[in-house]
Amino acid sequence: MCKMVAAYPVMLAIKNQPVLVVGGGRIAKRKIQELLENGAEVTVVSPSLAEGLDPTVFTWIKGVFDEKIVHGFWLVFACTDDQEVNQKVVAACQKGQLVNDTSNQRNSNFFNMATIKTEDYLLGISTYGKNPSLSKKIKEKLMQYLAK
Ligand SMILES: C[C@@]1(CC(=O)O)c2cc3[nH]c(cc4nc(cc5[nH]c(cc(n2)[C@H]1CCC(=O)O)[C@@](C)(CC(=O)O)[C@@H]5CCC(=O)O)C(CC(=O)O)=C4CCC(=O)O)c(CCC(=O)O)c3CC(=O)O
Ligand SMILES: NC(=O)C1=CN([C@@H]2O[C@H](COP(=O)(O)OP(=O)(O)OC[C@H]3O[C@@H](n4cnc5c(N)ncnc54)[C@H](O)[C@@H]3O)[C@@H](O)[C@H]2O)C=CC1
Repeated sequence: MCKMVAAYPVMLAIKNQPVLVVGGGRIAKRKIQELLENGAEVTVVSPSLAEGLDPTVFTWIKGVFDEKIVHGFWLVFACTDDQEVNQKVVAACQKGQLVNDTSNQRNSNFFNMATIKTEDYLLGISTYGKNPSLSKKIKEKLMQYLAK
């Protein structure tokens, strides 16, 4: 095996699949929008929603996280601004559930990539969770290059 970080890249067929997002702030909004664009069935549990989030296009459970909520969801995103709550979300997940703690990559069993999407191809950029800003920078450079 080569000396790379162990990570196996995949594309998930997310359409109509149940996804839970815990928290309704800035980062949750980014995740929710991309999930909805790809046809996921999104449930959000949060006492509040960031401006621009429309609770008529997803299920909004208005309130704080309770561990019983995670049952039945394929993907779970912990996006609150409280690390302890995010840790509880991860702990509540069972084997087979994919969970991303957006505040602590070491706590996650999958990460998002920065992506460039066109009708014909998708490019994904990852730093193995080590440097998200670098992913964003590389993406911007590639976009400039591809626009030439
Ligand atoms: C592990 C991962 C989990 C995940 O979210 O999936 C994760 C985790 C964390 N991000 C943090 C910070 C920032 N992340 C961004 C931006 C992006 N982050 C994304 C992905 C990922 N971020 C996954 C690994 C990606 C990889 O491997 O490279 C992108 C690529 C895609 C997306 O979010 O969908 C998206 C660019 C989207 C685009 O432009 O296309 C910015 C800049 C900005 O927001 O403008 C900042 C602020 C600057 C900074 O601090 O660097 C922190 C510290 C939080 C804190 O301590 O406050 C953590 C927590 C930790 O590192 O443990
Ligand atoms: N993955 C990524 O790309 C990035 C992740 N982060 C991390 O993401 C986390 C969230 O950041 P923001 O969205 O900017 O915060 P924010 O303050 O905008 O949103 C936090 C949300 O969590 C909700 N919340 C708080 N306690 C809750 C509970 N017990 N149950 C349910 N919802 C609860 C709040 O109501 C709010 O909607 C931070 O921990 C930060 O470290 C920050 C930057 C980038």
